[in-house]
Amino acid sequence: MSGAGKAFVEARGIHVSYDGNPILERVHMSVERGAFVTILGASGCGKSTFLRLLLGQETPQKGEILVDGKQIAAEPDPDRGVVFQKYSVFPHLTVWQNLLLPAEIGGSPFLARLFGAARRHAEEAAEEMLVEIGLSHARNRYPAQLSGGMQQRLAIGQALLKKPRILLLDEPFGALDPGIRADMHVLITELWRSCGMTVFMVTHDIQEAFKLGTRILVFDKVRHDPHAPERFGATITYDLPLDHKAKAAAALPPDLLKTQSHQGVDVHA
Ligand SMILES: Nc1ncnc2c1ncn2[C@@H]1O[C@H](COP(=O)(O)OP(=O)(O)OP(=O)(O)O)[C@@H](O)[C@H]1O
Repeated sequence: MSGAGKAFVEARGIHVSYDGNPILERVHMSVERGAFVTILGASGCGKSTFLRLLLGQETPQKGEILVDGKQIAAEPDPDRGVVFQKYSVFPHLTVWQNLLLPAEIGGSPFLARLFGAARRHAEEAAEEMLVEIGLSHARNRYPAQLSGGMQQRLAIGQALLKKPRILLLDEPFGALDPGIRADMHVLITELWRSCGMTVFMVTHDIQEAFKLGTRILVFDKVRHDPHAPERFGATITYDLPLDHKAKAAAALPPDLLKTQSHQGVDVHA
């Protein structure tokens, strides 16, 4: 398994089954702090399941996930932020209220209200984020009054306000037009660089995976039973550091793109 630098997020011998069907098996991964890891794989091979493990939303039947050498808590915590493909902001709150909410819930779990200096700090942070995600002009609008790209920018801003050390993105740009997607690539790259987070992003778009990632993980099955397709789970079959992107591209087997497009992966490369 490749991966230079000290391990920050590690998966050790992960196995996950649902209803007796293995989904992930023997998954090992060691990722350095500050990496931007893009995750590819055929539809249904367990990519979102893997993100849920990193989030602490699910626990594996076997193996463990470590962050900074410690086993992660069996529940989501502010260390880890998440953005899904479907807009995950609160529809009944304005842009501004959505951005204030993480601080309000974090600082006052029961009332979700902040007062005095704590409120001022939260407002300053929200104001900065509003500018960074380019939504200052839309601060009083509700999510339903925003475009898809704007809603996704809001979801990313909301996740980042909690200052997570690890950001998990599950096809965050999958539903966006190519032009807006390109804008989102610029935004997420800038935020990743300025916040120093470690990012894990699931995508079906190989070009996007190469463009954004410093590391690509490919999930696939290495064992197949033609009579029982559910018999084996997927594992990480390629782990490509992209410090030298051309080299990594050359390391991809020529049939990878073909295999993936056959299995339902959108190939825009
Ligand atoms: N809670 C659950 N209970 C039972 N089966 C589940 C559960 N969650 C996921 N699965 C199954 O596990 C498999 C992997 O699902 P997962 O969503 O992780 O795949 P994926 O690679 O992210 O797929 P896609 O690319 O289509 O989003 C699928 O067959 C799915 O039906």
